[in-house]
Amino acid sequence: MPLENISHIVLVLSGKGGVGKSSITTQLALALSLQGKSVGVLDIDLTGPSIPRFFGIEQSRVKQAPGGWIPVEVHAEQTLPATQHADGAANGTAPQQSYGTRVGALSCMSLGFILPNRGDAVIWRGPKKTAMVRQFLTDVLWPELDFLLVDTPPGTSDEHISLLETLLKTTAATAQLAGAVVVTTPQAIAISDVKKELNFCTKTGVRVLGVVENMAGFVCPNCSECCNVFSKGGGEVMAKDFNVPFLGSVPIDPAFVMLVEEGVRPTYPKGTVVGGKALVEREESVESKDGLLVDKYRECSLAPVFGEFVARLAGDVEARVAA
Ligand SMILES: Nc1ncnc2c1ncn2[C@@H]1O[C@H](COP(=O)(O)OP(=O)(O)OP(=O)(O)O)[C@@H](O)[C@H]1O
Ligand code: SF4
Repeated sequence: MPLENISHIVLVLSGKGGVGKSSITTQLALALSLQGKSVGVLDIDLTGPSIPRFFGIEQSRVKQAPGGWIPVEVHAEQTLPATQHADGAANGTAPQQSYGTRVGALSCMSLGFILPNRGDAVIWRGPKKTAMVRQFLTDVLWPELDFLLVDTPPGTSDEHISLLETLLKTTAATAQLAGAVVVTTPQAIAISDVKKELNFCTKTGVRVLGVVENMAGFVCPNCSECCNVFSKGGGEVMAKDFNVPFLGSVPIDPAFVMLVEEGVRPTYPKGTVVGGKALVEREESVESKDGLLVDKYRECSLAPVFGEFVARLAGDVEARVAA
């Protein structure tokens, strides 16, 4: 059973579409990988497989081996070269040097790597979706993984039922199923849908590792004022109501949108070099009035606000999985 190689399986769920499940999944995967974990991402959003785009590897294709599919490698295990931080140089002291961070391997499986054409619509009835999800769980030859993150479609559909039926069938997979990260946006209409997802977790016995509130305010890069575009605080209240951990709020980050639009892989914290792309230093970090972190940054190749939050989230999820 290919899942035997996996230590922890984490589901990323939401009752509502477009709240940022795939964004949180890919950023969480990158952050865990940066902590040296080997990570796999399984995209079971069959009608909207967007994970390849978030990783900037839309053109890739899975390879077929005798025992099943070989997932697409986002990057291999590597040791990042030493980099110089500009902070010291800017204030007249010696530049700081950061030495060789070990980055864990990251691989990915999605229907997007199998469809003949990227724009093809997937118009499948329930049984075909059920069979596809089962095949993703039984026929992908994952390498040894610390974490498999499963990005799901919104709601509680055929894909979710098939996922849990297949996972819960084997005792080993039940033990491996660490729980779910539930993503919401703050406004009431999203919350009421996401509550259904929490009820789904209760009914199916899936542990909720925590709730993430995404798009919680836009922090102005000019004046650090936080504008609560989609209301405020709904995710935290919902987590309290359901007695599950609240993992925190991620503000809207225009740099993140830009990177996804341009097909650039949003990636690691400052000063690191991945895939030959040097990431530019930030100028400073300040706390906005609402306590959301905002970075004033020069030209930058990663989404700083999003990236830093998810790096913290990765630590939090790992601690909860271990508990
Ligand atoms: N914190 C954020 N700041 C800025 N843009 C964001 C943020 N979170 C998500 N986005 C953007 O919002 C859009 C929707 O995000 P995403 O695809 O991750 O949502 P989803 O819940 O996975 O959607 P679906 O329901 O289609 O699976 C994307 O264009 C993404 O780049
Ligand atoms: S909040 Fe920021 S973006 Fe909005 S008007 Fe003020 S300075 Fe401009």
